[in-house]
Amino acid sequence: MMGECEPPPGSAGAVVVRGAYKRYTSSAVVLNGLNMTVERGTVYGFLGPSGCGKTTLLSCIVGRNSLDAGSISLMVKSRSNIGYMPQELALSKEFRIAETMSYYGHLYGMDSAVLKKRKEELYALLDLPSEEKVIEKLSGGQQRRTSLCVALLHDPELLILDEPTCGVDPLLSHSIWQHLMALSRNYKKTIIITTHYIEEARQADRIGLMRGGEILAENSPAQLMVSNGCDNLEKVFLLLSQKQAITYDNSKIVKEYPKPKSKPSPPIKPRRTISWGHVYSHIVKSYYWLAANKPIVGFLMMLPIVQCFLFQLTVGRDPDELQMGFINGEVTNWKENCFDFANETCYLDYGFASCKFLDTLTRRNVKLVEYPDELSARNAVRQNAVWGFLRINSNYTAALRDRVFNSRIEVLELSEEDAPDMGVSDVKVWLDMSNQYIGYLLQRNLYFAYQDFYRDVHLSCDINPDVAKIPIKWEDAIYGSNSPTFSEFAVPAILQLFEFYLPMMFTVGAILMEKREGLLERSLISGMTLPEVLVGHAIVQFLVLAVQTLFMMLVLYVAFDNVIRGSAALALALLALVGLCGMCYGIFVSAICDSDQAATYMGLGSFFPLAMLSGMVWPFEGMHWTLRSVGWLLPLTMTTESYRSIAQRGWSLSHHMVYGGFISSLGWSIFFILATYFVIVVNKSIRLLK
Ligand SMILES: Nc1ncnc2c1ncn2[C@@H]1O[C@H](COP(=O)(O)OP(=O)(O)OP(=O)(O)O)[C@@H](O)[C@H]1O
Repeated sequence: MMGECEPPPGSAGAVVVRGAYKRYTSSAVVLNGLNMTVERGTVYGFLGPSGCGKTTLLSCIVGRNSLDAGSISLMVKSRSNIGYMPQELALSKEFRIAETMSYYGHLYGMDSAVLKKRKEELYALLDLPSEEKVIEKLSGGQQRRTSLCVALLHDPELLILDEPTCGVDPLLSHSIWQHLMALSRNYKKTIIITTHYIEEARQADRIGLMRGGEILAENSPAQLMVSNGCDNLEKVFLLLSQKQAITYDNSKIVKEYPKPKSKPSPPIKPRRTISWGHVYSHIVKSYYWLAANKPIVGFLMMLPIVQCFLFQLTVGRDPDELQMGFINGEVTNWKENCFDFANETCYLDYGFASCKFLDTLTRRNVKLVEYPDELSARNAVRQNAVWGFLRINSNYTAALRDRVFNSRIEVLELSEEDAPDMGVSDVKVWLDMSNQYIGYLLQRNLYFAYQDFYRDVHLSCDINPDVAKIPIKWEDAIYGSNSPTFSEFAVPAILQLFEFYLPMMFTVGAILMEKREGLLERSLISGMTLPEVLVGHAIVQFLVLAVQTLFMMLVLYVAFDNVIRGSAALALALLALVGLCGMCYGIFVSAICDSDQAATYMGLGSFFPLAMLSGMVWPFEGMHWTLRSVGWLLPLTMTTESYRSIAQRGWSLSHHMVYGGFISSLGWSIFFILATYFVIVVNKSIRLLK
C-alpha cells in the first residue's frame, strides 16, 4: 500500500503529503499518518466516504488548518496561485455574477482587459446565464458553475475543486471534465477533485482512495482495477476497505499518536504585509453589498436619526399639564369667585390671597381641579385622575396676614388665645409619590409657585419682596446652564451608546454573514489575509459611521438646541474612537459566536449592563460602591465623562477627564483585538470549508 504512495520516478510532485496526522479531539483522529502525491500537470480524483477527512486534508494543503505532525510540500508558493472551489456555494447570493467576478478579479489583481477576456471564455465553457443575473435567482447547477468559474478565473497553477460536478447535468459535467483534462494536458495545471460519483473519477489521471485517515491506494484508475482484479472503481474501493478492516483486526500494534516538539510549518508561508489591492477589493465587495441591500442601508442611516429624534422628543422634557386637585376653604367655585383683585392693593387686605396663589400655580404648568372636600380629592387620587391635592384653610388670608405682619417674636410670645396661629396659613399637600419624577416635579413647582406668590404678596403690600426670598443667590453656573435639563445629562451617554453599538451591529452582521456562507474562508484561501479583511472592513465601517454620526449631530445639535462648549473636533475624535472600540467589540463577538442568534444574545446581553454600569441611566456616584469600583473600567464610562467634559465644560485634551476617555477607548479596542486573536488561535473558530 505504501509503495503506491511513493511519487512515480521522474515525476514532479505538485502536492506531496507525508506522514500527515491531525485530530480535533484526542479520540477522533482524522488524518492517521496519511501520504499523498499529486503529480504536476495531472488530474487527481480524491475519493472517500463522507466524514473521512478529505476537507480536513484540503484545508491543511491550502494552509487554513495545520497538521499535528507530518509535512506538506506544494509546488505553488502563494495562495493566489491556487484556485479553490468549496463544497458549499461560498458566494454572496445577493451579488450579480458580474459583481462576483469583479470582486475576485480585484482580489487576484487581474487587469480589467484580462478579466473581461477570461470571463467571456469561462461563461461560454460553463454555459453561464447573463452576468447581470443575481446569484440567488440562478438554479442550483448554475450557482455551482458560477462557483467553479470563480475558481478558474485567475488561471491558477493548482486547482482544488470540492465536488464541482455535484448537481450538474451529465452533459455539462462531461464538458467540465473535458475542460479540466485539457487544462492539465495543455497548460500543465494540477487539479485535485473530490467527487461522490466514483465512476466519474475514471477520467482522472490518478485516484486516491481515502478511508480511516489514510490513503488506501493511489494510482491510475486502470492500474487500480487491474491490480485489484476489479472491473469498476466501486469494487476496488470495497475490496481495499475490507482489506484495511482485516489488517486492523489482525494487527495487535496500537499506533502511537506522534507528538513532535514543534508544529509542522505551513506549506505556504503566511504573508505579513498588507496588500492595498486586497483591501481595495474588500471595499469594492462591501460597496456591492451595500448597493444590493438598499433597504438595510436605509435602515442603518435612518436608525440613528429616528433614535435621536425619539430621544429628544420623549426623554428629558418636563411633564406638563399635570393635574392637581385642591380644596379651597376660603372660596369655592374659584373660576367664578376669584381674581377680583384691583391693582395696587395689598392682597392681604382685600380678596382672597388663596386665589392669587392658585393663579400663580397654574402659571407653573399645573392643571388645577377643584374638589369640595378632602374625601373626594383623595378618591380622585385613587382613581389616578390627579397626582395629589392641596388644601387651603378657610381663614387663609387672615392667617397669612398675621404671618407677614405679626411675626415679630414678642407677638409670638403672646398668650395662646391672642397669638396668631401660623399653621393656618400653611398650604397642606398630599401627593401621589409612586412616580418619583412627577412627584418631585410637582413639589418643585409648588415651591417655585409659592415663592413667586409670596414675593408678589410682599410687593403688593409695599414690603421689600426680598424678605420673602430665600437668601441664596445662584450666580451663573461655572459649567452648564443654571437650569439644566435631563437631556443635557443624557445626550453624551446616548451618543456613546449609538457610536458603540451601531458599528458593533454592522460589524457582527457583516462578519457573521461572511463566516456563515463560507465567503470569508474562500477569500482567505484566495490570498486575502485577516488583517486585510479587517482593514477593509474598518474603512467601510468608518465611512458608514461618519454619515451616521453626521446625521446624529445634525439632529442633536442643529434640530435641537444642545450645545458643544468645547472643541467640536475633539468631541468628534472621541466619537470616532468609541466607534472603533464598538467595531473591535463586534469583531470579538463575531469570533466567538457562530450564529446570528448567539451574537444577538451577546449584543443584547451586554447592552443593558453596559448602559447601567457606565453611569448612563443614573449618575455614577449613585451606584453601589462595589459596582462603582469596577464600573469606571467599562468601555463607555470614561468616554461618556470625557465627552461631557468636552461638550459641557469645554475642557481640552490636557485635562485628565478628557484624555482618560481616549485612553480607555483605545485600551478597550486593543483588548478586544487581542482577545479576538486569542479566540482564533485557541479555538480555530474560523473553519476552512464548511
Ligand atoms: N473544526 C473541527 N472541529 C472538530 N471536528 C471537526 C472539525 N472539522 C472537521 N471535524 C470532524 O472531522 C471529521 C472529518 O471531517 P471532514 O470535513 O474533513 O470530512 P470530509 O471527508 O470532508 O466529509 P464530506 O465528504 O462529508 O465533506 C468529521 O468527523 C468532522 O466532524
